[in-house]
Parts: sequence; structure tokens; C-alpha cells
Amino acid sequence: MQTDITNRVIRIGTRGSRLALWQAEAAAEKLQAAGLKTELVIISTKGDQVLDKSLAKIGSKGVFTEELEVALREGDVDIAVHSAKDIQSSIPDDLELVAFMEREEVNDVLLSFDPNFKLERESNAVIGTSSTRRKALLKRFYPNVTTAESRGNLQTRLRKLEEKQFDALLLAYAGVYRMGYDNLIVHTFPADEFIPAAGQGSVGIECAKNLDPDVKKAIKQALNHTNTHICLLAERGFLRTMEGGCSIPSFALATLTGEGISITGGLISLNGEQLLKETLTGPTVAAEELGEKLATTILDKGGEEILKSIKAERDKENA
Ligand SMILES: NCc1[nH]cc(CCC(=O)O)c1CC(=O)O
Repeated sequence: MQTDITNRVIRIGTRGSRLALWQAEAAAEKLQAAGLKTELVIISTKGDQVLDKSLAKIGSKGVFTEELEVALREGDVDIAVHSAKDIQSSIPDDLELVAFMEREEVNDVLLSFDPNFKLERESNAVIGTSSTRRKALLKRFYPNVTTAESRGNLQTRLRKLEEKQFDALLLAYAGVYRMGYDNLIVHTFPADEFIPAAGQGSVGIECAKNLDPDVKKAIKQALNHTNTHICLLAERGFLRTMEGGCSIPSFALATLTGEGISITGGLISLNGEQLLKETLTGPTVAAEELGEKLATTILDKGGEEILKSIKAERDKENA
């Protein structure tokens, strides 16, 4: 017998930041449009609590997801909504990613309260970012720029910008746009040079594997965006094979080409001096394998060495 899922309240687990709530509301609206009832359950994660360290230093995987996963496992929530970029590359065996919502523009952008701020190759501005990928890409393409740490939710980071802790703040367009701060954008980085992190701009929906199959199916139908899902399979295949999660300056962006899928991705050394980047194309049915192959290619062409030196540097810092 089929369960009557219209009477089932879908409990949506989310972090409490404004961006997280926006994403959870977006999911809730789509579920409601499909005739389901919803309820938001706010859960704080380590990534929300520890704000005085960069993610690379917090170190453990799943800093923004672990507490949500516990809630899924204990049945306190039916789904967890995450920024796809924050989902660790391998998720636990008893959980699954059931949907990826339609992706926003993938670019990184700069925000400034000075509308005349211009980023040029020779700029010596101070830019707020705590991401190893962004720091390394800045070093490579804007060698005179310096960076300042900017952990915290978007509102905290904007306050630091307001307090002039830096001249401009580097963020993903997706979050900026979703929070309505796009009027502060003074620069958009081209996504073919300043390649985004795997998953940037999409929202991933996680559930327990043993969730009622009818409920799972309804959630997938309401929330999954097929094209985004295919691209995310490739990017996450890349990330998983690359290993190292969000603390490693890797990048990957997949797009559909009409006949198939194309993925460009690679790895950059922390000082920006070595940059490995390749593009592979293939059929969409083998998206995940294509991403894995891209990572293997990068690792074979010098990526292993870069990873080794990144780990050595980190061990030195933590010693
Ligand atoms: N790690 C934090 C995080 N996770 C997702 C986004 C932005 C929105 C997105 O990429 O979906 C951000 C902030 C940022 O990188 O600017």
C-alpha cells in the first residue's frame, strides 16, 4: 500500500545562518508546491560554532554537515539541506544525496563598499577570504594582492568589510545574490580562470537511505534538477578521487555541452606557483567516472606532488 504522503510533514534540517535558511526555505517552497507539508528544524554545526579558525585548520571533514547527519540518522529530520559545496566528498553509508537543486551562477565575485574599487592584475588591495583555493588563485593571477582571514557567515564577513578589515570581500556569487547583496559586487571573476569549488552554487539534499521510499521519491521529484545533478555527479567524482575536502585548493566545474558533459578542473599549489588544469568530455551517463578520470589525470600529472607539499606545510603549521 502507498503511504499518503500529503499528510506527512517533511522535517527539513538546516543550519541557522541566513543563507542556510534561504536555501531551506527554497526547498520548503518547492515541496509545498508539490503538495507536501514542511517544517524547518534549525541545527548548529561545528562550522557555525568555531569561528576563530580557518576551515583548513578545523580540519575534520563535514564541519558544516556532521550535526545535520546525526539528526538524519536519529530520525529527528527527514532531509538535510546543504550548500552542495559544503558536503564532504564521501557521505556515510547509511545516508544518501537524494537531490541537487538548480544551480545558480557559479562565479566568485568581489564585494566592496567602494563602488570605484577595481581589481587589476597589478592591484595591491587587501582581500578578505579564508579559502585555500581563493588565496592560491589570487596569488597566481593577482600577485600583489594580500589576503585577510574572513571566516563566519555572510553577515559577519560583511561587517568585517564594513570595518575595513579588508578592501574587498571574495565570495561565491550564489550566496551574495541569494542574500540580496549583489549591489555591492565590484568584480566578477571569470569561471574559466578562477574556477569555482566543486558544487559551488548548488544546494544538495541529504536523507537517510531508509527513509520511506515514497517520501524519498516525492522529495526527489520536487527538488532535483537533472542537469545540475549530472554536473554535480562529475564534480563530486572529481572531489572524491582527489581527496582532501574543502581544505585542499582544488577546483572543478562541469557543464553540459549538448551532446554530453565537459568538466574542467585541477589543483593549485598554496603559493599559486603550480597550477594543474585539464578538461575532459564524455557522455552524461558516465559523468561520475569522467570526474574521477579528471582527478586521476591531475594526480598523475603532478597533483600527487602538490598534495604532498600541502600536507607537509600543514603538518609544519600544526606542529
Ligand atoms: N563554505 C561556505 C559557503 N558555502 C556555500 C557558499 C556560497 C553559496 C554556494 O556556493 O552555493 C559559501 C560562502 C562562499 O563561498 O561565498
